[in-house]
Amino acid sequence: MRFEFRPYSRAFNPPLLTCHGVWRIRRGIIVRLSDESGVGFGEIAPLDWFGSERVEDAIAFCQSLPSQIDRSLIRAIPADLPACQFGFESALPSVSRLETPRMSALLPPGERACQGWETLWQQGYRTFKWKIGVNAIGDELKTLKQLAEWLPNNAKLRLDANAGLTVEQAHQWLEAGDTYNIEFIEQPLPVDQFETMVALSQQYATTIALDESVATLRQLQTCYDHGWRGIFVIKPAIAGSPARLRQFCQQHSIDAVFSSVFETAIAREAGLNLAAELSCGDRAVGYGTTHWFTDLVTENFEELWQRLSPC
Ligand SMILES: O=C(O)CCC(=O)c1ccccc1C(=O)O
Ligand SMILES: [Mg+2]
Repeated sequence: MRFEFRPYSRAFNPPLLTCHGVWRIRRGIIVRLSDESGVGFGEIAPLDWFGSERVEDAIAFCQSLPSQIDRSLIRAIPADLPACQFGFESALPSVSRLETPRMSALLPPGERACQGWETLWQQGYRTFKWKIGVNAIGDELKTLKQLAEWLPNNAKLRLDANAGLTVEQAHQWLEAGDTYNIEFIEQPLPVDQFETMVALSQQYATTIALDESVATLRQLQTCYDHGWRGIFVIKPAIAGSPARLRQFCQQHSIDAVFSSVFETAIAREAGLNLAAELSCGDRAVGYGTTHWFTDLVTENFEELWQRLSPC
């Protein structure tokens, strides 16, 4: 196969606020594989603050490859380049999507969530996610109360702490979760506090979802082996090989929430295909994120490719 790649960079509009600070630019790489039977596009969208490779590592890897590659090379991409494993493997021909799963929309940060949900509701979203641990906890708990009052009864609300809470704050949020019937709280504590999250998960009705702790397939496997039976957030674009992810999900029945990493339409389609195939139960997938960008929003892969330049 002929292999080509083009890096991209797109601005968040507005910038994304998490407890780690502001994220302004999403960088990634589009991969193009072609042979006499056709063309396939894949996308490498690393998330280094989640423990995947950095975009620079992925670019260096792409630069190290010859312009003709084969499947055995793709199968041999090492586990420490999980976003590359995903990007190359999903550029290979495959059967496509069953049905688009229901999606959760990511709300604007802070108090702006209280207005922001309405447009998203009108667009058809019924599940919403709000980032916490960004501002003072007292203010955020007040905003949660308002949000919970204003959201229609058939809406679901999930919270994402991005590993930014203290144990004491985690208790406060889980208590609030029980009060306001929150669908789940994502990654309350840092990755090294697995046992504490297991203990917390047994003390409250509100379910805990691991996200940063299960970023790659290797971590997912480890947390499963150590007995985690809450929710697993799966971000296909950084989890690693889709074939190996498929194998894991088919072997173990886990409560999975598939989720975006702010990728373009290319990795999004591959991720949604996996979500449609592997999601079980009624968890909305976390792909309601396209409203965060005005750059590179096309669904046409060839057109997206044409807009980029080789590096
Ligand atoms: O999962 C969702 O609903 C939206 C996507 C999301 O929150 C996210 C997107 C990129 C990087 C990290 C995260 C996260 O879940 O922490
Ligand atoms: Mg998360």
